[in-house]
Amino acid sequence: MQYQANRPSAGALLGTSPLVQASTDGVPDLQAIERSHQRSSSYGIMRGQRPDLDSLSRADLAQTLEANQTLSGHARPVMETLYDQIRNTHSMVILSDAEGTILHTLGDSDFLAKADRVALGPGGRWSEQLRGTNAIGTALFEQKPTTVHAQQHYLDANRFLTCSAAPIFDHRGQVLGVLDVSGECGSFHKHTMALVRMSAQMIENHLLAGSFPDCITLHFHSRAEFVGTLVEGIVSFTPGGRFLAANRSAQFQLGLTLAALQSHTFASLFGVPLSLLFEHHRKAAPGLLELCLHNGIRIHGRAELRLRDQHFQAAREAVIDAPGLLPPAPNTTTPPPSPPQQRARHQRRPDLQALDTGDVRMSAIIAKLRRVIDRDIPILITGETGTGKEWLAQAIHGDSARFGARQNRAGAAPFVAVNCSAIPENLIEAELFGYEDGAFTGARRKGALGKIAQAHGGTLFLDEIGDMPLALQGRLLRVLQERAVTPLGSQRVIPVDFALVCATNQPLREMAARHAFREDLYYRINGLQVKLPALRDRSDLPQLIERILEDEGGPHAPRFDAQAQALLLASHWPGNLRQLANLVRTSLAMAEGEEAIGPHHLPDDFLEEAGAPGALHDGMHTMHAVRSDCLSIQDNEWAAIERALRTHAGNVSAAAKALGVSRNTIYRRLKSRGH
Ligand SMILES: Nc1ncnc2c1ncn2[C@@H]1O[C@H](COP(=O)(O)OP(=O)(O)OP(=O)(O)O)[C@@H](O)[C@H]1O
Repeated sequence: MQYQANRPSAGALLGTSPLVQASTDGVPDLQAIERSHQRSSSYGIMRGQRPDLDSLSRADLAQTLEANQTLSGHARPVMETLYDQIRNTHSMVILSDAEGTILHTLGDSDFLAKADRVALGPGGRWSEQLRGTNAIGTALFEQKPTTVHAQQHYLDANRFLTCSAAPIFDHRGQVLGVLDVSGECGSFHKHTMALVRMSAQMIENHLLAGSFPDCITLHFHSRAEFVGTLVEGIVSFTPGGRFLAANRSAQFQLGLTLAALQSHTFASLFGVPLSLLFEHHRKAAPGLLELCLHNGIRIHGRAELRLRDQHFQAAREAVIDAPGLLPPAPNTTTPPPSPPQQRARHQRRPDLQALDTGDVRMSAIIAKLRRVIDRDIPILITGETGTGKEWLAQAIHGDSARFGARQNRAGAAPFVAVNCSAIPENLIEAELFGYEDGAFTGARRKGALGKIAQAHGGTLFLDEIGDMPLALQGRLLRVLQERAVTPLGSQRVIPVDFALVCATNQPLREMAARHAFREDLYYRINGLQVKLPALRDRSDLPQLIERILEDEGGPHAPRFDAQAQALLLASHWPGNLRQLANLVRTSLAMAEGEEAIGPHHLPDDFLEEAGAPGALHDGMHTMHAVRSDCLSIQDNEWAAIERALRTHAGNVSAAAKALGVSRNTIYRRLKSRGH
């Protein structure tokens, strides 16, 4: 290929690393060519024969284009960029489908005319069976990038060509098509293959990004400057943290094949809970996240959350937090990695010490918990929504000797959170107890390890335990008594050992009295009960605000000015810590670049909640007026919910978001008020 003297390198053109260039030369693989020649001969093709110039009919071509719309949509912009690099070099860029049928071409007009003589145009069929050795057909057969130069073509008629082709794979590892640059053989250039490979990779990355409408994606690399470039690793997970797909760079960096990755979760790959990504993503100005791979390599990453609204809350609350693996997928050849040795720097998994911010009630709770931790005493946490029950559960886990002991040997012990109200009733049994291969027909036929088994060696956190269906309460009780679990559809008994922490904001004892909750289970999970105080009753609000500001914005984050602080201190906080944390994050975002956070940076909902349009100007007065109101706490909470629902035209998701509470909380309140 006649590259211009000042033609930039392949790496420079595509913003990639020199490492990639070094590994991608265009030297033909002579053994592969030899194998292909033998196959061509076995197909009965004669070297001197006239090539089969039969292209697809117009109708068939239209149908083929239709069937390959997604591939074409992602490939065409990349083809244009690639063509810009090879323009005026008597060459063309070609996209074929997985059968070797040409879908699109872009090229220099003089060469396009020549190419047409051998049907190297849309509708032309270039499988090895029809054309003998050629870059498109042979790349498809070999499933790897292939250069076929001049005499290496099987048919004499094609020997005026030099062609470099790279297969394009989807996220399941299936070949979707081939990207190829073909030119006159005198124009051969060894960098062409590097360009083609990188362009194919770019198409694969675009395809991966568009494959799942509802997923969490981590873009990562061991060098921060490569995040966002073609060489970044891309790995996607379901909203619950199960592995979905990875590009080739991610497979390489993680050291795992696609088959091996199927049995992983975000937590098992990166050793930290998926909730870390949510927390990080919601920061006012999230930088790159730092994580550690199982092999000790530190990586930098950026999270992209593409979640359908209704999944967002459930995903945050029912995240698979276990670093444990799902059962291995068939054909898994690579052994699973050992858990990470180091944890992420930005990780904010709390410990009990961190939760002791000066409130007397909290200090007393923490002192009690320290006495029972790691003594096989189940802990029941109660408290209003958003008071930090899950955070406390994580802190208990963080402090437990199990955690420390395991961490020294093989990395962190699992913390498995199950939100009993977020999982549909018909799925909760399978989620908790697991199921055997063939226990179900349909999409999830392969067996899965239940959450209980995943928690082995760590902590099982059953959130909203009051919502567990009665029928399952008996099974759970048996597991707790027998310390063993039997997956659905199985005779196998799996011994389990975990610390149990449950949480609820429902009156379990009262429910047990009216047989809405099993009494024997109530006593089984209630080794020590602690009740988290509502935020409005805590005396450490200023310290909490300070902590969240630092957590979210770092030590130099702007602080609330006196007026804003007064508004915060006067609030009733119906959404408790969750609402406070959300408000701090939003205010930080609003005040970005400013020295202090003023009342005008506070969210409208919060000011409205204060109960008056004049809240902004006369906030303290209004808030105190509301505070001295004789409404009960529940009525205040209900009033806030009503207001938020009104403001958001009855949209429960939007109202929940504004209040910083879960949708379930709003639904529960609506139900309790007979709506
Ligand atoms: N001690 C804390 N310091 C700072 N922020 C906290 C603390 N505890 C909780 N939060 C914030 O509040 C949010 C809600 O906490 P958490 O999920 O633990 O509450 P919860 O009581 O379990 O709520 P629900 O009953 O709705 O499940 C957390 O995501 C975090 O942002």
